[in-house]
Amino acid sequence: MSILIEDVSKRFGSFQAVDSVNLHIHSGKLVALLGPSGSGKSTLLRLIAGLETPDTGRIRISGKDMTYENVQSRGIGFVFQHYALFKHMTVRENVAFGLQIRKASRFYVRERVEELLDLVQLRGLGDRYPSQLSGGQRQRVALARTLAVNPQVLLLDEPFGALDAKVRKELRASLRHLHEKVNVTTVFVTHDQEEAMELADEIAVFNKGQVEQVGTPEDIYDHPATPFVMSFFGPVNVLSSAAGIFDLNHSESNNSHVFLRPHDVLIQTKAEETAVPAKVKRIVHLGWEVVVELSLRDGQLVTAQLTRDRFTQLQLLQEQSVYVKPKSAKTFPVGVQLTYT
Ligand SMILES: Nc1ncnc2c1ncn2[C@@H]1O[C@H](COP(=O)(O)OP(=O)(O)OP(=O)(O)O)[C@@H](O)[C@H]1O
Repeated sequence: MSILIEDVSKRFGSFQAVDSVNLHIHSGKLVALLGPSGSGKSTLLRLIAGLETPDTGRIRISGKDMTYENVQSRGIGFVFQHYALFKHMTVRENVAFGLQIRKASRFYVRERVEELLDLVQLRGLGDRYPSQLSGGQRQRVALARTLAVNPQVLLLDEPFGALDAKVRKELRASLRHLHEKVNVTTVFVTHDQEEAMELADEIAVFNKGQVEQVGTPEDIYDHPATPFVMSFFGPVNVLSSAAGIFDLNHSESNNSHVFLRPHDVLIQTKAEETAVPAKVKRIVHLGWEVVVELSLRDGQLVTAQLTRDRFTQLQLLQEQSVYVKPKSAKTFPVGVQLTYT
C-alpha cells in the first residue's frame, strides 16, 4: 500500500511543525524519516496515522484520500518508543488481543499467534508476562501485536529509542528480516543516521519541518543535496575557502564552502602537483582507524581519517610537514545554512 503526502502542513500555535511536505512512500518499502529533534518527523507520522489533522494538503493511502478519515479506518499499525503492553496479560494474550476484538475464530487466533511469535523470534516465551521480558523482547511483542491484524501500513516512532546500543542493533536486524518476510509498507522515525542507513530502502531527511532530500542511503551519502544533509550524515570538514585545500589552479571559486569527509582527505609525505602542504597537529588512535588533525597553509584546520595500516605506512609524527589533497569534496555557495546544529 503506497502513501502519498501532498503538500502537507501542520502548525501548533505559531510553530510550523510540518511545512509543505511532499513525499511518496512506495508500496512494500521501508522508509525512514530522519532528522534532528523537533524537525517534524513524529508529527508527520501522526498525520499519516490520523492522530493529527493537517492544516493543508492531502494524505492518500493506496490512492484513497484519507486526510480526514479516522484512525480506525486507515488500517494502520503503530509502535511507539514506550509501547504499553497489557501488564496483566501474557505475551500470547497480548498478541491475540486485536484478533479477539475482531472476533477471529479461536483456531485462527491460536495459529496466528504462534506464527507471529515465530516471526519475532519469541517462540517459547508466550506464557510470560511483560514484566518477565527484557526491553528488546517487549518491543518484539509490541511488533507482533501490531502485525497480528495485518495492517496495511506499519508506523514506528523511535521503537528502539529506549534500548541500549547492543539491543538496538539486534532489533534493527530483526526488523529488516521481519520486513522482508511480511513486506508491509513501513515508515520509521529515527534521529539516528546509522539506524536509518542500515534499515531503510529510502530515507527522507527532515529539517525544520521540511524534507530536504529523499533517496536511498547510498544516494544521500554520496550525493547530499544540501550542507545540512551532508553534515547530518557523519563527520565533515567545513572549509571557508577552497584555496587552502585545492591547488591554486583549481576552478573552485572562493564564494563557496568546501565540505570534505575526513576519510576523503588523502595524506602523503611527498610533494605532488595537486596536493597542498599541511602540518600534522594532532594524532588520535581509535582502534582500527586513526584521526589526524592538520593545519593547512592558510591556517584552516582539517581532520583526516585513515586506516591504521595506512597510518603505519606513512609513519606520521606530530608537527611533521605533509601534503594533502581531497579525494572527493562538495562545494556549497556561501550563505546557505551550513550544519544542523
Ligand atoms: N500537540 C502539540 N502541541 C504543540 N506543539 C507540538 C505538538 N506536537 C508537536 N509539537 C511541536 O512540534 C515540533 C515538532 O515535533 P515532532 O515531535 O514532530 O518532532 P520530531 O522531529 O519527531 O522530534 P523528536 O525526535 O524530538 O520527537 C516540536 O517543536 C514540538 O514541540
